[in-house]
Amino acid sequence: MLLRNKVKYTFNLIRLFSQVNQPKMSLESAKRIAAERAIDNHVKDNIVLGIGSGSTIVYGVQRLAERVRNENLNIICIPTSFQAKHLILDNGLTLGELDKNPVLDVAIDGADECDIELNCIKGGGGCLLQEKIVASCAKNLIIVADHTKNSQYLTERYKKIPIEVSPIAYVPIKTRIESLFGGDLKLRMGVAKAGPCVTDNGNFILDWFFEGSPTTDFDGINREIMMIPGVVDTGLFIGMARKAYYGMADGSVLEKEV
Ligand SMILES: O=C[C@H](O)[C@H](O)[C@H](O)COP(=O)(O)O
Repeated sequence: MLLRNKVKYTFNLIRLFSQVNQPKMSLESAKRIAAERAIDNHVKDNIVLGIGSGSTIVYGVQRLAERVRNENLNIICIPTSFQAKHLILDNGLTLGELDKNPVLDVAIDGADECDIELNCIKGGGGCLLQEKIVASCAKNLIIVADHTKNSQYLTERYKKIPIEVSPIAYVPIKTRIESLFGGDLKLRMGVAKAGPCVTDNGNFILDWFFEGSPTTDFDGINREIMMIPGVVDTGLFIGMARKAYYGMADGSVLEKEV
């Protein structure tokens, strides 16, 4: 009996030790595996592909460039931002434009948060307008992200909604949204630049902060905000994404589909 207890104790110690020492994947690696899996699953020869913006898509573009070289694929890439355009060019990929390629087979993009129905908050990096236009032209929008973006509902973890606005209207829009829906809208300021952050489209970003969550009806609130003159677009991507790939801490990729 005593021996059996000793064996059990040693076994538990070994198990505990191996758990403690199990390598946890970094967030960067989690982004990489998600983006690579999406590129592997959705990129085929002769397609028009939307290239999203942010840090996660960088890994996807690297993987795409590798596949294009190795498999001699013909892929036309449509950018969603200045960043995406230069990612495409720097990786030797074919740059397309919506004027020539208004219908995309698929767009792959990151997200700041994604709920169980794959509604997303985007625009943390200020690129929401072109991202939404490109996504709306794609037959399929695929989200790539690390596991921290995988939420039950929007604003569960990401506590702001970016809104792109015409510069002349930012004060009336801020006042209007605060009085209609509450919360606090802050003009996003530039980093290493005096004054506000100016988007790729020459607009400003208002970041809408709130206590808890502003609504449970994000579709409805999105429609109402879009009706305010001067609002160019919001970071709410409702009913647009079909599939998400999340890089998990244990090195696996969680695939979610709606
Ligand atoms: O404005 C930025 C975009 O919406 C990005 O796709 C989003 O912020 C996610 O970026 P990341 O891949 O860096 O988390």
